[in-house]
Amino acid sequence: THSTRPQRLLSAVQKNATRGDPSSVVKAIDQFCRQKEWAMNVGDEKGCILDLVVSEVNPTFVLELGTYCGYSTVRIARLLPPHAKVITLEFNPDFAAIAHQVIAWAGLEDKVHLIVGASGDWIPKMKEQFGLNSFDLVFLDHWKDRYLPDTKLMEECGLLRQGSILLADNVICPGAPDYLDYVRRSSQYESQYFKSHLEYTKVEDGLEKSIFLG
Ligand SMILES: O=C(NCCNC(=O)c1cc(-c2ccc(F)cc2)cc(O)c1O)c1cc(O)ncn1
Ligand SMILES: [Mg+2]
Repeated sequence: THSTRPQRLLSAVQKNATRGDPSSVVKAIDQFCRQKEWAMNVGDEKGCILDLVVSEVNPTFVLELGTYCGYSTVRIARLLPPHAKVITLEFNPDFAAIAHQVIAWAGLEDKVHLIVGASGDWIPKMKEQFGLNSFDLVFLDHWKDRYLPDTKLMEECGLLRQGSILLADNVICPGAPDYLDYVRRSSQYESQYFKSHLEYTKVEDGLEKSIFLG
């Protein structure tokens, strides 16, 4: 009869946010994580940087790796133009079940396609499954040791086009050193670090934005 942290986060959304109002969902989660329990959402500080990048790219197709409770999914989808889509991949079915309900509470179901499965299995199937050529924006926020292999896999599957943007969370904490080294050294990427803090803390963390040059 013990609830999980994602379940308690969802309850806080249903209690404090207005159905169909994505910004109130974002606010309710940040309030819960600051006042009640820390959770590994990208958070409000790094979330503002994410908002800036999404608004600048104005993407038609977004891939999010690592949904967790759907906080960044809602942050991204609330900024998208009509007919634009976020495809979000979550390996953990319990996280996905909560995320589905958070996204529904925000009223963003039509803009979001939530898949439960492993990124390594699903990335090669993206084109045929969704009839798309490439992603305009990829938000990496899943297992940190999957950032590099999945980026290489996206390249191999032709899912990145000239100008596609990769935005990676947690490149300092917990850290993704091999990924960081790769995008910063590779002549195929133009990379930029946005210094910030680990969600809801004073610990350093940041986002790495990398433009695929093709
Ligand atoms: O944990 C799964 N995914 C989350 C990936 N994200 C993270 O691990 C993550 C962690 C942290 C973090 C930072 C400091 C600290 F002390 C503890 C955790 C912060 C973040 O912002 C993240 O994004 C997972 C489970 C599972 O069973 N299957 C598939 N995935
Ligand atoms: Mg993260």
